[in-house]
This record gives sequence, structure tokens and C-alpha cells, in this order.
Amino acid sequence: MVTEIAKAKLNLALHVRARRPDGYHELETLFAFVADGDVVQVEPSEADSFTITGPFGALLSGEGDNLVTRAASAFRERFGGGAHAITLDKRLPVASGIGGGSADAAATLRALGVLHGVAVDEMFDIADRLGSDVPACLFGRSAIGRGRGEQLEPVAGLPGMPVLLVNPGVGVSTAEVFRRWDGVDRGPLPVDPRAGRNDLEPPARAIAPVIDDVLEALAASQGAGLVRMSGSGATCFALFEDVASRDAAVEALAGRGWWMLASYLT
Ligand SMILES: C[C@](O)(CO)[C@H](O)COP(=O)(O)OP(=O)(O)OC[C@H]1O[C@@H](n2ccc(N)nc2=O)[C@H](O)[C@@H]1O
Ligand SMILES: Nc1ncnc2c1ncn2[C@@H]1O[C@H](COP(=O)(O)OP(=O)(O)OP(=O)(O)O)[C@@H](O)[C@H]1O
Repeated sequence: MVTEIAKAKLNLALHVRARRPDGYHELETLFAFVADGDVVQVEPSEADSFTITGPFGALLSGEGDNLVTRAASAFRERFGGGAHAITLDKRLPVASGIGGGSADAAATLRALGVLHGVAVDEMFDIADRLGSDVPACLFGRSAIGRGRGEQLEPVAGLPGMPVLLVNPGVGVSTAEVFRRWDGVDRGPLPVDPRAGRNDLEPPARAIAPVIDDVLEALAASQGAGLVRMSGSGATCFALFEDVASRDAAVEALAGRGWWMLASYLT
């Protein structure tokens, strides 16, 4: 049995530069990863099986299609390896801008790679076909993403930096948020992510105005540095100078009914 953590993905900055003829958008984004996330367990088995558990599992159990089983099928088509019993412990909110499905797909590929002796480097083309965020999640370390997000350049991260993720419980469709982007190129990613933006914040806030409340609450938290929405939302994050101020923010925000994950960057 191989266990892999599907770490939550953050876009510390996300600049949308252009809409492409194929419907996707040219991005420049700074990816970072959080120590916690979903948990994927894979073991060889007589027959394929897929079980979903965890606080957000019920949302996905009804869907026939899952990025985990799609990743496993793509792996088998390319590298073989037979049948597997796979369990997904779904701890991250669904459709929330922190790449849950993408991280699950990447974790599945990593686990299958361990079981069958396939190096991560050999799986990037499969990852690319599964979704724009899957290559970054397979890489799993801080990187600048360009193109659809699949062209990755490793950068030094902020390992150990305390972070708080807050999701107000509203699922936001990535495709819908990109559709509402106003088409204005506001310029490239700066060297310092604090000077950057998430260009998907305005269209996501138009769909889910509660994002404003989350951003405001995080910005008002003592010790919060960079505060921003991740991906296409609605999850927002704050980086904290120390664990005590992060944990104080958790206490201050408890009772709002928002999902929170107090963790640190890897
Ligand atoms: C917003 C981000 O999370 C930032 O990291 C990603 O760009 C989205 O990654 P993802 O969820 O893996 O996205 P995909 O599954 O590839 O695409 C979902 C939908 O988002 C839109 N999409 C996605 C990525 C991109 N660069 N441009 C887009 O316009 C497309 O309408 C696409 O149909
Ligand atoms: N394992 C999975 N976990 C979550 N969603 C999945 C999974 N497999 C398929 N999906 C589908 O993908 C959709 C998007 O979910 P996901 O949580 O990956 O979005 P996201 O957090 O916005 O990701 P991103 O930041 O990459 O845009 C869901 O609404 C769901 O229908």
C-alpha cells in the first residue's frame, strides 16, 4: 500500500495575460504547496476499486467521473501495472481553487509510479492531459507556471511559512470564472509576489460576493502578510509571520461557518 498526500495548491499570484483561440488562458502564476491535503492510498488488487471517504467525500461519490480514476486509467494505458484498490480521503473542499482534484490526480500518479517503478519525470505528459494544474501538483514544489500553467520553472519557496486557508463554502466553477475575466492584460508576474495579483479575484467575487468578506477578515487578522484568493476561488489564504498569529486568526474566525485549514507551506 502506498500513501500519498495530495497537498493543497496555492496560487500566491495569478496573472491572466490572454485568452487563447483554444479557449484556455495564458497565465503567469506562482505555485506554492501546503503541507496538508487529501490522502490517496493505492494498492495492487485483483480488481479495480475506488472508495471515497472524508468530510467532502459525499459530494463526489455520486459523480461517475473522478480525476483519481482518470489518472489511474491514463497510467495503465501508458505503463500497464494491472488493477488497483484506490482510496481517496477527501479533506479539501471541492471546486475551491486549491486544486483538490488536480492534487488527487497527481498523488495517484505518484503512488502508481512508486508501485511500478515509474519516475515522476516520465508522467508529466499524462498529467498535462488530465488538467492544467496537474503538472504543477505532480511537481509538488514552488514553481512559476506559464502557458496554461503546465510550463514549470522551479523557484525557491517559503518552506515552513505558516498559512491559513479559508473557504466560505461556495463552490465556484473554474471555467465560469475564466469566462467572466474582462480580457484586460494587467501585466506580468513581478519578482515579489506581494506586488502581484490574482486576476481571477474580480470575476470570482462577482459570482461569490462572500469572497470579499473572507479577504477582509483575513486582512484584518493580526500578523497576516500576503492575503489573496487562490486560483479561481473561492478559497483565500493568508501567510503569517508566526504560528501564534495564525492560530489566533483561526480562533477569531471560528463561528462563521467557514472551512479553515491551518498549516504551513512546504
Ligand atoms: C485557475 C487555476 O487553478 C490556476 O492554477 C488553473 O488555471 C485551473 O486549472 P484546472 O482546474 O486544472 O483547469 P482545467 O481542468 O485544465 O480547465 C478547466 C477550465 O478552466 C478554464 N481554463 C483553465 C486553465 C487555463 N489556463 N485557462 C482556462 O481558461 C477552461 O475553461 C477549462 O475548461
Ligand atoms: N478527486 C476530485 N476532487 C475534487 N473534484 C473532482 C475530483 N475528481 C473530479 N472532480 C471534479 O472536478 C471539479 C473541480 O474540482 P477541484 O476541487 O479540482 O477544483 P478547484 O479546487 O477549483 O481546482 P483548481 O484550483 O485546479 O481550479 C469538481 O467540481 C468535480 O466535479
